[in-house]
Amino acid sequence: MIKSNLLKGLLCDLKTSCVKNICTSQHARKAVVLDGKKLAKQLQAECAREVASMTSDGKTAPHLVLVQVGQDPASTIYLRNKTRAANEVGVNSTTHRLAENVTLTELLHLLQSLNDDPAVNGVLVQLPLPPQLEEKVVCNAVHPSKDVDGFHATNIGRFCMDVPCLAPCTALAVGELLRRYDIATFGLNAVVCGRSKNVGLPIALLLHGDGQRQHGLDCTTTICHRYTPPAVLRQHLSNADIVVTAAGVPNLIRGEHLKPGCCVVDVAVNRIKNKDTGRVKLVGDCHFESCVEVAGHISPVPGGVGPLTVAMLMRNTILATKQQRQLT
Ligand SMILES: Nc1nc2c(c(=O)[nH]1)N[C@@H](CN(C=O)c1ccc(C(=O)N[C@@H](CCC(=O)O)C(=O)O)cc1)CN2
Ligand SMILES: [Mg+2]
Repeated sequence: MIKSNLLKGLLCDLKTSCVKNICTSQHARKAVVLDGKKLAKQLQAECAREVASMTSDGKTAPHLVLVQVGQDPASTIYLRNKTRAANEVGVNSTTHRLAENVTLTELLHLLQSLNDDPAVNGVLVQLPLPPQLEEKVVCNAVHPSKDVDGFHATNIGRFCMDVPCLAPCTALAVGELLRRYDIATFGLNAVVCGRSKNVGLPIALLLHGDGQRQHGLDCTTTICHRYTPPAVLRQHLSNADIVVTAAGVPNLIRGEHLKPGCCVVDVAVNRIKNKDTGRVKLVGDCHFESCVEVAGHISPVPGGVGPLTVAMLMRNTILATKQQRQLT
């Protein structure tokens, strides 16, 4: 009797320690951090080689035109980064700076002249725009063949139909991150948080798209947005193998919401100002410290998707140039 109780006790201890070990090993293994900065450097180097081979026979380098309206400080930084990236890969770039109060007619006139100029291969208007300029009208005024942002309705429509096009850079960046880190997507559950026309929607289209026809990732994809009740969002998250978030809501997603081992791609860039020091900190939508304990892979903010979007812009500029040269 004593012996059997002892044995039971030992067995029980053994069971507990086994269970503990399993849990400990699961919790101890932190997610692999997806290094967008490093990947962007690789992609930039690939673009540089591509431009070098395009120009080796005396052809001119691609020419990208950037348009800034007003003086939003973040836009100024992003445009500077785009100009630097263009220099690095050998793409020529020109920036047009327009006054904050420019009229729609004036901006459309500039875009028309850039569309008509055969020496210009890519055009983008930095967003956000001041209120007198409707984003949709401006984005649709760039000719689809020069629309390196992939924001024109024709390009979005083609992307939606799994037809070759200039696709939105953020969606391309997410796809590249998943592909280069060899993250499985086929037939898996994906959740996208945020439904903006330029970011959330194209990412959902990419995840949902047909991999046999284009670069679709063949996921079962759910889009959650501001009117998704929190309990419903959590239900979807708990079942998601891939989570991509672009909601602009710090701490929207915490580790306890995630399916263990899932892949989290945080696209949001939220600026949080410390009240005491006045310092600004960049964070995504995920509470990184808790998510990194549960996920299998996670992209950081900063240093995740952001730098990759700029590299994808260079790739789109090269693609647009090649397509234009085949046509002419
Ligand atoms: N015409 C466009 N306007 C805007 C786009 C766009 O793709 N086309 N996207 C954003 C801004 N953006 C590019 O323009 C952009 C945002 C963030 C980053 C980035 O590298 N972020 C860093 C953090 C740097 C910082 O914000 O200080 C990171 O995440 O590591 C690149 C490009 C809106 N407008
Ligand atoms: Mg883990």
